[in-house]
Amino acid sequence: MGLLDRLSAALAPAADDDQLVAAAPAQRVRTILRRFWPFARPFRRRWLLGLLLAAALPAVEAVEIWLFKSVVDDVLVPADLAALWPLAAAMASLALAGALLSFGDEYIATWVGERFTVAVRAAVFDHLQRLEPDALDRRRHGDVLSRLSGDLHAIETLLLSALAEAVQAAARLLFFVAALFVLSWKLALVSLIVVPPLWFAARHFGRLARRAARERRRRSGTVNTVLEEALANSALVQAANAQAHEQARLRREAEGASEAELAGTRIAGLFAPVINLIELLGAIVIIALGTWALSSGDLTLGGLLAFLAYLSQLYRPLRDLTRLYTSVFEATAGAERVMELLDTQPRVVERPGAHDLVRAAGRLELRGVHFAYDRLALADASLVVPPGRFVALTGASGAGKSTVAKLAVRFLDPDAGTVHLDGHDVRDLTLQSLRRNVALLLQDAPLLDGTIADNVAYGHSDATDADVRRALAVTGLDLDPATPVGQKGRALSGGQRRRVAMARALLQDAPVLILDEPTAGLDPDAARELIAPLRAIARDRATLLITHDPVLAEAADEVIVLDGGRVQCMATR
Ligand SMILES: Nc1ncnc2c1ncn2[C@@H]1O[C@H](COP(=O)(O)OP(=O)(O)OP(=O)(O)O)[C@@H](O)[C@H]1O
Repeated sequence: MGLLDRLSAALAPAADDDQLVAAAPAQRVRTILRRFWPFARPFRRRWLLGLLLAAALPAVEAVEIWLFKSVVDDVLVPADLAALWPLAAAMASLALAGALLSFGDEYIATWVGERFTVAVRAAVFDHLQRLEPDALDRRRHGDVLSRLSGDLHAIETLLLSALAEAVQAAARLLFFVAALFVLSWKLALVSLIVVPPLWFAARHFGRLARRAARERRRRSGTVNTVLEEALANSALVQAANAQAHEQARLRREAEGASEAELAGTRIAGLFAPVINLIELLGAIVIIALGTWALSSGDLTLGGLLAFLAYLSQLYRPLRDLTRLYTSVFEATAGAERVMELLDTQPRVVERPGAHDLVRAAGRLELRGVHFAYDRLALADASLVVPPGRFVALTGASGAGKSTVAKLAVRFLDPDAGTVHLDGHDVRDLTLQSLRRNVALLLQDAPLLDGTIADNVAYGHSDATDADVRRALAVTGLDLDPATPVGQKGRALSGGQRRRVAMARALLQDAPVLILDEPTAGLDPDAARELIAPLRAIARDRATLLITHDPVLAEAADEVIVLDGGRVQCMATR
């Protein structure tokens, strides 16, 4: 193994055998810029102004150094105090101009950066909301949150601050190199000897820095994943006495994240002195040659001092490269993770020109439907729920009942066969109109943190207090609508939660209603108590009741039995 390879191995972040969150595919910086440019485009004028201000700052600095040369040659060397005043006035004006420029540059960059972040975050969130619930459930939510926060922030840094720094470095290079050539073109040429070693060092460290940055971003996702999973399932964790296990998982991931952070610091920490050393060697050569130029009268003392000042300022962007590298690679790694989210294509999409069905009569039909996840869920399933009928769908666990519900509201599309609403293939309807006409009461009746009234009116912002009370009265819930339900409705009992969800379905007033296991997890008495409100909300609509419970199925007009994804029998009363 060569010295460089051994150095690279020592600096690299530690390997992670158990990747809780996989790394996103690597992307070229150009691809990333092209992908995110549309979000910055609306602010391009301000952004350009910010870049101009950033580029103007080195011009001010170049003049400041030139004035310093005049102070040495015209004030200090001849000891002429009178010559100082005009120079002092010019220096003060320049300092003021510099302060204004750097304030303007910083403020505009932040302004554009904040707006850019809002736009990207909104677009990613919009995209995520188009993904079917199953696709979202396959992702670790903690990692998704970390992509929407830290990773987005890193891209903002790339597009804005890092670019401003790069423009400033380029402007500084231009102005200062020009000044060097004006002062002494021979010395200016000699000072270029540092370029090849600097370039080599930057390339090598850059590659290492990029790898460390990708690992850092990925690790931030794994830490959030462990936190989110443990907090969201705190009851399970405590009931299973698994606190120590979760603590160990968090510690392992947090240590992995800090190790990745340290790897980044090791690389940046070693890069900075290497750059300083190369610069120092360059400066020593220049001082030696400059002394000779001074003695031969080619350069004044002020000229030599100014030359060295320009040179050290010129090296500044190179020193800043460490920071620039870190932010560029951090951003690239963040952008890769955000792009991976944006590239996840929804499987359920609305057809162009889809029909907006205002109000269906309410006939739901499955015709020869096949559907498989990674295993078969439905095979040649056909069934009809006519308007006004109350149909129960029963069958053993895993028979495919919930899959029927997901197909009816297009959380999934069939692999073969069709689902129809009022004779329309549901794929020909807009998603909005389909879900307006088919209300789905989910199995665990999830609620959002807020009051009972907030939950009943969720999705129906025009509902009045009276509407909410009426809907709650039908379900027989005897709690004040202003009662808070807690996170996920956990401050209510299972039966109360289901009544709130029923009231919401009632308010939606859809012609088709699908109830997925409305009594699951309730004791027999609580389940029985729900039969009357269920019948009340099923009245005058096509209702598909998915249930294991034979007593509940008894209440239906018709019972369909599913077995292993196939319709086994239908019984009509
Ligand atoms: N998101 C998923 N990914 C992979 N397989 C799934 C998924 N959801 C369901 N399945 C599988 O598809 C089959 C049908 O599941 P489905 O949820 O429709 O059954 P079910 O009859 O509603 O069961 P239960 O009564 O237990 O809720 C099962 O074998 C299940 O394991």
